[in-house]
Amino acid sequence: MDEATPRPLEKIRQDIDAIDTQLVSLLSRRVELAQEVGRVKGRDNRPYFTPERERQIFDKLEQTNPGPMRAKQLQAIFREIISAARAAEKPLVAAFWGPAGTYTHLAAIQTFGTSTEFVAQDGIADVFQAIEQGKVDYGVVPVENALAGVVPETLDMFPQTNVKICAEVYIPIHHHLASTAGSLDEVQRIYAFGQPVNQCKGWIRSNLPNAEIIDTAPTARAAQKALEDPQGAAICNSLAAQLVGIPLLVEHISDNPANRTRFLVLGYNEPAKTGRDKSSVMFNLKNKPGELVKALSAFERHGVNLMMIESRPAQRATFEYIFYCDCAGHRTDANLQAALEELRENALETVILGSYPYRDPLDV
Ligand SMILES: C=C(O[C@@H]1C=C(C(=O)O)C=C[C@H]1O)C(=O)O
Repeated sequence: MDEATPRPLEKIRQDIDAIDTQLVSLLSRRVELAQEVGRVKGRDNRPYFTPERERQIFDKLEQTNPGPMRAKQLQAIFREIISAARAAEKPLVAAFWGPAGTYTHLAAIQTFGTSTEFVAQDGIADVFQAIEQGKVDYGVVPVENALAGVVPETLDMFPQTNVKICAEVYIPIHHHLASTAGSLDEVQRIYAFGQPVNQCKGWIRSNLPNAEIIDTAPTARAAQKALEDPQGAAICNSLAAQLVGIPLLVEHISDNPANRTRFLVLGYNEPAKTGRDKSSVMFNLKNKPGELVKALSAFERHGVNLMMIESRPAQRATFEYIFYCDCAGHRTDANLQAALEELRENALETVILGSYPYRDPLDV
């Protein structure tokens, strides 16, 4: 078709209408098939949310996308199609660290799509408990920020519960200054907590050096406080500002625009191997020289790439530590199995927190 001479509008729109009719009938058929999958899962007692299968679908979309739609646009559409299909199989409930509008809420929507029932929890510990008590099917919590490091509240919950990790998701962190004030000169107070303040400290120093910082967590609550204070401002994301109904006075105030946070999806699934997986492990050691080196050399000996290691006090005030590590591979991979077996021989206790599809931190 000659691009310079398009057909009459009515004709083109007739074609679009015909495609929409086909799309609706194909989508309905797709949801029916998901319901059939759901009956198999119900019979065999298998999980309804299968991130490994979703990853296969997204990989295929990327390979077969003929354009002109961008990969991200196609992904967003399919995230919602899958969300609707999953809800038709079985309505799922996911908890997140609330209130509505937190980055964790964004991560939950990104993972499950909007055809999911979300319940806000007051704290990270509440998310773990809601899962353990069977009040929700899944939960979403932050685990590490690219600039500020780990979220200790999350790691510290693993020894206290038996909740497992079934997926990870990265969310870009775009901080804005939300305020009802007409200009920056009017802002006397900033409502925000440690991490966002840290991530915007260069901007605050240059633009609001005299503002008082009032520790308010999480960001969605800070937005609410700022709404109630005509001389106040909050550091928050655009979803929180939109939900609270507060305007953005200055957009994008993060010192590093590439900042992002990794979130964990918690539940009791054990996703099958995809070939590009990650596993999280927690262990503790005898307090003797060389124990950590010995423990970690198991990974090296079996060619397992260690992606993250973090230690946390073992909540007993005895200066003993629990180590958390993320490594490449699935718990069923032979080399990871061998490394974990060796780790078990050296460690006092070793717990696999989960194997789940690996996500590229830069692909957000
Ligand atoms: C249909 C399934 O269940 C859910 C829905 C999916 C879909 O709509 O394609 C994919 C994975 C699951 O989260 C499945 O596991 O195949």
